[in-house]
Amino acid sequence: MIHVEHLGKSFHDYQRGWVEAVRDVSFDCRPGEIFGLLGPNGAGKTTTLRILSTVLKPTTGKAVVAGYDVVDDPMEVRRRIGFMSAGTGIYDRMTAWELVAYFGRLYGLPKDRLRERMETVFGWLRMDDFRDVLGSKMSTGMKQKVSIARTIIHDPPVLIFDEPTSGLDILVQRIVLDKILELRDLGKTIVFSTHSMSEVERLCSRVAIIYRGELQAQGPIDELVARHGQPDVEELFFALVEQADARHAETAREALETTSNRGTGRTP
Ligand SMILES: Nc1ncnc2c1ncn2[C@@H]1O[C@H](COP(=O)(O)OP(=O)(O)OP(=O)(O)O)[C@@H](O)[C@H]1O
Repeated sequence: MIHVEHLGKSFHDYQRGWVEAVRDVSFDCRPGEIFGLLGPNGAGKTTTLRILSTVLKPTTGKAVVAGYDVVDDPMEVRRRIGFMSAGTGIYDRMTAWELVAYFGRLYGLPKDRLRERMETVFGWLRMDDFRDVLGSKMSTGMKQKVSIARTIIHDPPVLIFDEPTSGLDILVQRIVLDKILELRDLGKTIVFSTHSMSEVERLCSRVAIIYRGELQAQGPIDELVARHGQPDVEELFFALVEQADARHAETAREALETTSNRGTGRTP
């Protein structure tokens, strides 16, 4: 349902020059599965998920979502996905009900179907008691539920969650994670990014550890931990980060040596 092949994305930044945010990333995610992208700040998670949701175009490689290529058929992809990120906006002057209905209409749901979906989604997320609360008056937890509601209102088969629990207290985190698990049980294809080891352990059947824009390892959690001889995901994560940093330092050292040898005319 999601197929990612050698995906790469570079940005030009005036301070840093070319930044390779994502390099040679490949993975698959099937219906009824939660695939986790685990990585620290700046690892390339958001960039990868933005490409899958057609917000960004890849520089190299390809991604196919729900049978459509993200570059060739972005509109078809958009119809079949729900994308939720930290920036998924709540409008101050709209009530919970108005905002979710607005997105339902944007997705082209006919009136009857929209009404039916609204009732289902509001009931499922237990949002009925704040249907009429304005965005400006909502708590963080209410806002997060509204964000989920607007992400799933059109009942898409593919869901992309970019750090959906960031900034939430543990009670709301638990509600969000439980709902994501229920969506998986409904057969949705779910890609999910996080910094949190416990979240991947709880949610994901397979995980990819991403760091410095590259997948350092991927597979079922138990298998990965065993393959790398580590006791748990946390230790595995630190070991992979350390190895990647060591490789990076070595490459930088070699590049420096080559440059200084060129300067002196010596061959390495
Ligand atoms: N529009 C942009 N222009 C320049 N550089 C960018 C842009 N977007 C992302 N980057 C850079 O790409 C790299 C990966 O960023 P990305 O946001 O994908 O990481 P992330 O894993 O989602 O991090 P976080 O957990 O902090 O959200 C970072 O070095 C970031 O500064």
